[in-house]
Amino acid sequence: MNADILIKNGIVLTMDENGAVVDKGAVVVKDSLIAWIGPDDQAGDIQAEKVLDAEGGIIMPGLINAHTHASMTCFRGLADDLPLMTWLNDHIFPAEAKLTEDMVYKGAILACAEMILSGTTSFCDMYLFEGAVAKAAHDAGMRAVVGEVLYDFPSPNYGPLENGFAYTRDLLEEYKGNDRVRIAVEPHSPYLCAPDLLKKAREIAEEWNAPLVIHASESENEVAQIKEKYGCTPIEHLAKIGFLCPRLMADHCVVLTDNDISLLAKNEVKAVHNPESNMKLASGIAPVPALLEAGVCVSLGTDGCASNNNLDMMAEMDAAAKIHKAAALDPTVMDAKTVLTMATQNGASALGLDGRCGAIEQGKLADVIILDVNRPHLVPMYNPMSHVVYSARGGDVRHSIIHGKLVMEDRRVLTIDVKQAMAHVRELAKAIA
Ligand SMILES: CSC[C@H]1O[C@@H](n2cnc3c(O)ncnc32)[C@H](O)[C@@H]1O
Ligand SMILES: [Zn+2]
Repeated sequence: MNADILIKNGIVLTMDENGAVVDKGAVVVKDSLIAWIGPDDQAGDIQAEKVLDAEGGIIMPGLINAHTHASMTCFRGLADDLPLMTWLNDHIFPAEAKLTEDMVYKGAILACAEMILSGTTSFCDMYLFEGAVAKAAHDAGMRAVVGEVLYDFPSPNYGPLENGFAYTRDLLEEYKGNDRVRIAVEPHSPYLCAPDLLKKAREIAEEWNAPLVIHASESENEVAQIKEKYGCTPIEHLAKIGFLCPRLMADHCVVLTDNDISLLAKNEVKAVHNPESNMKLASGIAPVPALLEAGVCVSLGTDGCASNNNLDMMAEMDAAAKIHKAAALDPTVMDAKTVLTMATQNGASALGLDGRCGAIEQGKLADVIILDVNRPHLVPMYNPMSHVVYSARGGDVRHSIIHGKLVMEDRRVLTIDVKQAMAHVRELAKAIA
């Protein structure tokens, strides 16, 4: 077989339905797809333009960051140690009022560098000037679902709301058929979006077969505001107006009743868990074990850099695995396999890539990362799956392949000038401060 990339001499964590692990394995990439996976000693007659020796490391699907605001790298560390509503209304929204398209592009490029360097191959983004994020993801060689935020007040990008819908439609048109970057429809939250906005957003998503994204039930304060306005919980409110559906990604889902969980399950909504942001903003602990038990697809995201303060999905997995054990006083909840499934397969389902990526299987999109395990904090290794969740760090990712293309080799990002990306954001920060 003639291939583009042959990865050999690794432990392949497939993350397929059976959780198969190939101990001395190889993976072959041709065009944008995984062409073959199997034992190393059967890969002998495969010719490839590029051969990567994993040196006993872990070969696994790239991580999927299912909720972030990439360009908020510009605001990393700007307003720490505050609750959600104070953080947003008194610090983040005023800072974002001065955003420009150039800032958003530069912030997103730095975010792409940070994500690639820590093993993320796909992300779902909500922000302003989202055309710039789409371009950054495209230029960085990443896979992404991106959408312009919609809310009732005038936006620093498009002004009044009608223009927001038009901006979203233009992006949908521009990226139609793009094989890595997909456009979503993204109203901010039930507390910043009136029912009419939400209904229209849902209609556009249906018309374009696009993902729909919203922040929902993130804090007690949000629940109180919605109860006062509509007499029910945010999830019940979204159900009543017909917003809940399988294409919906509901970010956070921290404060939920049993009825909310049933509604999310019944409507096949994809919940996105952001444990580090929820801890930092003291929003609470999402009832993820109960959501999973009810059959809800739960994926994992970092949220933006101002509420985390990084985009490292390895750290996010570690946090997700531990926080629920502490909350439940039960070390068996959220085991490593569950968490890794959330960061791979479930992320793929959430982003509308169900069955196409999130696992290493023949015919799936070739989004693959290789971890170096020849590092003191990774020795010895009894169980590769729990090693990835509890012991590995973003900095252990050595190579990354997205859509069949090598985007990082030996920790050198091939698609981004990382020094320049850092310099640009340092320069922006002077003006922001
Ligand atoms: C304008 S795009 C998204 C909008 O949301 C803000 N944001 C970032 N993180 C959160 C969060 O956890 N809950 C609510 N809103 C958030 C971000 O700063 C942008 O303004
Ligand atoms: Zn968010």
